[in-house]
Amino acid sequence: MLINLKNISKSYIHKGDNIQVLKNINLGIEKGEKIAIMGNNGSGKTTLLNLIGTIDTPDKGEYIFNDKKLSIDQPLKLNKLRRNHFGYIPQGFCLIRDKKGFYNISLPLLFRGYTKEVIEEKVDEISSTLKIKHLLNKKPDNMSAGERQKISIARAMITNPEVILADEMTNTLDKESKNIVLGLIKDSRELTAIVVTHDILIAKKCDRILYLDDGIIQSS
Ligand SMILES: Nc1ncnc2c1ncn2[C@@H]1O[C@H](COP(=O)(O)OP(=O)(O)OP(=O)(O)O)[C@@H](O)[C@H]1O
Repeated sequence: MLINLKNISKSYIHKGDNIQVLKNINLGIEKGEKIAIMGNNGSGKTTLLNLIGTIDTPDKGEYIFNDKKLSIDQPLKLNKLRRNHFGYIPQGFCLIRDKKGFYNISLPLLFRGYTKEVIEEKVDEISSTLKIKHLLNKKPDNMSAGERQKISIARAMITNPEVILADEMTNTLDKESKNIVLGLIKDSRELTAIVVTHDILIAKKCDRILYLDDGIIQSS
């Protein structure tokens, strides 16, 4: 099993109240599995995705990745894991506004110290696949929401990650772009994908659908 969450709980303090967002989550995900997470607004989907991606840490429980228990109190180790294994497509894209598409997409490779030539080659490859070459010289403010979404997807995919975590990545995409992105995910047998979505058609293309209801997984 690649990802194994055991009795994971998470709460936030809001205006003095303790809001329990995830309640004793037990979840195992095999390498190569494609999982959809569905549920009402506020049911905890993004929180769960962030915990899996180690962007956030649980209050309670164990996270075992590739048979190793994660030390959630060691941020540097978590950073390394995140950088080496995960590609994250966040809700709201999180692009650098004053940098062009090319720079935004190449950022994870710059962090890894790749050469200019390799970066150019990889950006060219992913932008051809996603049909976004015309966006490489544009800044995010001059792009549509769907175009920004595709830059964010390219940035997450460019490292060829082991796990892709996607938070409503298709809601701004046209039909053709949705099919390209889903094809990219489905065609890779090795890639583990966890996709938060409100779109049942997207969810049905995954191997398994998890329904979150008020912080509890109802079915898997
Ligand atoms: N940093 C935070 N501080 C306080 N409360 C938070 C924080 N992040 C999330 N929450 C609360 O946790 C609950 C779950 O939020 P989450 O974003 O995980 O839901 P979601 O299922 O992804 O919702 P949506 O479908 O609207 O994206 C919500 O009630 C939200 O207000």
